[in-house]
Amino acid sequence: MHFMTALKAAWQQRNSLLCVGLDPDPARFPAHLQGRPDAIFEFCKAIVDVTADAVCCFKPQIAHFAARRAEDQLEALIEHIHARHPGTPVVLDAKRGDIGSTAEQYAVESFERYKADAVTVNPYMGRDSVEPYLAYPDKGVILLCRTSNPGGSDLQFLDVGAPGGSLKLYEHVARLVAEEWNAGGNCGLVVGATFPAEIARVRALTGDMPLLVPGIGAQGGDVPATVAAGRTADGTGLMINSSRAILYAGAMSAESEGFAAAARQAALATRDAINACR
Ligand SMILES: O=c1ccn([C@@H]2O[C@H](COP(=O)(O)O)[C@@H](O)[C@H]2O)c(=O)[nH]1
Repeated sequence: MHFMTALKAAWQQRNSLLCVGLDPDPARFPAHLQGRPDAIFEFCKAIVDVTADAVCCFKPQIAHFAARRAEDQLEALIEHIHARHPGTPVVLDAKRGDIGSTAEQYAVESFERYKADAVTVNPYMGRDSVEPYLAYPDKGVILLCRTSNPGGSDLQFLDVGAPGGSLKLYEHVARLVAEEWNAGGNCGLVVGATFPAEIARVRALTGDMPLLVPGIGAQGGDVPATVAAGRTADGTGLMINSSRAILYAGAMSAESEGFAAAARQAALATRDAINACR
């Protein structure tokens, strides 16, 4: 199924704009998983199984797996999501960016090895560095635009307008993607919840393009301001990500099942807080 079709269906059927981010940190795992060789898979699987009915997508962050030589557990996790929670899109957060011949390999990695439904890509190297991902017509390509971190302003806020005009780099990226790179209708943009005014600007420049919005929860982004700035006319258009605030909501609990129940409660509360503003 096309990523956009699956995402739209998930928005409607789950009545949720919440994306649960899967950023496993073994140091924060409950006691019964400590030291197990499959701990990353088991932790993430438990989170997925208790939150799937409350999300529009999942977003595994590849560095959290690769840093611990757990790529096999990432493969198994995505396979599990597809098998047990069909219709739940998986956005692989890889933020790749390289020349075309290397990008082709990254696209194979994302879509054929990991079988992700969408991948995050850095647009800094330009169109030919993104085309290998766009060549997969059913897959989503989500480009960094206005990232949630403070240092994002170092480049993304540079004025790239013509003399006398004013256009910031992130606005140029939004316009370029919406008007030129999205010919296949499979692009989205990353815009941080920590910058609601820029979410509104990106929404104005891109119509109904899906926006992946990290930055609520642990990074302190404002949920009502995010939803007001980014929702489309039908009250969708957003994948609002929260990772640590949900994954480790029960971090103090050493009980076997406590961490998953706490994560579910945090996910439901976040979904409901978002829905209250739609
Ligand atoms: O601009 C960006 C782009 C990506 N991220 C990623 O989202 C999650 C956020 O985690 P939290 O624990 O909810 O803060 C993480 O995987 C980042 O790599 C982002 O934060 N900002």
